[in-house]
Amino acid sequence: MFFSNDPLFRRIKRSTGRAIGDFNLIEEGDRIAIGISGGKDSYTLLHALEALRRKAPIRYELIPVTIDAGFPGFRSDVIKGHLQEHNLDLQVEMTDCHGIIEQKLRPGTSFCAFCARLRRGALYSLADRLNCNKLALGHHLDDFIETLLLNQFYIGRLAAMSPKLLADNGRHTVIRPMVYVEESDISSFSQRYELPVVDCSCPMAGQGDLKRQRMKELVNELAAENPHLRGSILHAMGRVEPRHLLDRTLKQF
Ligand SMILES: Nc1ncnc2c1ncn2[C@@H]1O[C@H](COP(=O)(O)OP(=O)(O)OP(=O)(O)O)[C@@H](O)[C@H]1O
Repeated sequence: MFFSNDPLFRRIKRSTGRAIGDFNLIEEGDRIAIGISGGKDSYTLLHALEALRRKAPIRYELIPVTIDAGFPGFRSDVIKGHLQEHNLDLQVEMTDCHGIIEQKLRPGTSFCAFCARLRRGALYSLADRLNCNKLALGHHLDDFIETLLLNQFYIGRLAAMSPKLLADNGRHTVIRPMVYVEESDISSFSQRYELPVVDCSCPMAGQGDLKRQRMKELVNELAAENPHLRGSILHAMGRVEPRHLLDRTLKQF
């Protein structure tokens, strides 16, 4: 791989490897479907996992998969072309998430959240069909931190995401190996190697989630004052002290 000696890529790879070890994300014989949206995060995850796989002392398989949600203009061919350049194959699954959203989206429900749920369902079914026991997603440290803050500020619960979670269907384990990787490193990597980012081509593309965007700005602002901020929040997520909280199911008062 032409970027394998780049210190930035090595840092991303090292952080990914550390998370794999800390949370026991990958085991001998795993068949791991890896969700490739065409965004910077999942491309970076794929390159990091593939580089680690080649040197790993255990054997596992990576199966890159893309859900085409059916929005006209989605360039799965661009994603496929990029993977081919790296000798990787891509399974593209055509779905009608678009049609289902048009029919079933109720007023007040977020378009993007509904679409994400449908895509996730399609990813699970595809992983099933491909006999994969795990599904890897491209969430990174900033996604974890933003989700933690969103849940506290707007939902009223203390939760982020798990780096390893058995899906509700009980069959797949979802893994998020980039939990230690900062988004800024992913952005720099994506720009430096001109990864061919494609958007989902939906009517909401580029508008994003405003509340999440606000959390991102807040974290950036505070991190400018305190460079250890992200590391501190990461530590906090791994060091829960129920004695100093109010949860009556965790502690008798
Ligand atoms: N259409 C899709 N096909 C396959 N996997 C997907 C798809 N959409 C999302 N995913 C997976 O879910 C993860 C989180 O999705 P989300 O929509 O939040 O994208 P994101 O955080 O912007 O990441 P990316 O930069 O990879 O698009 C992605 O990183 C990817 O692994």
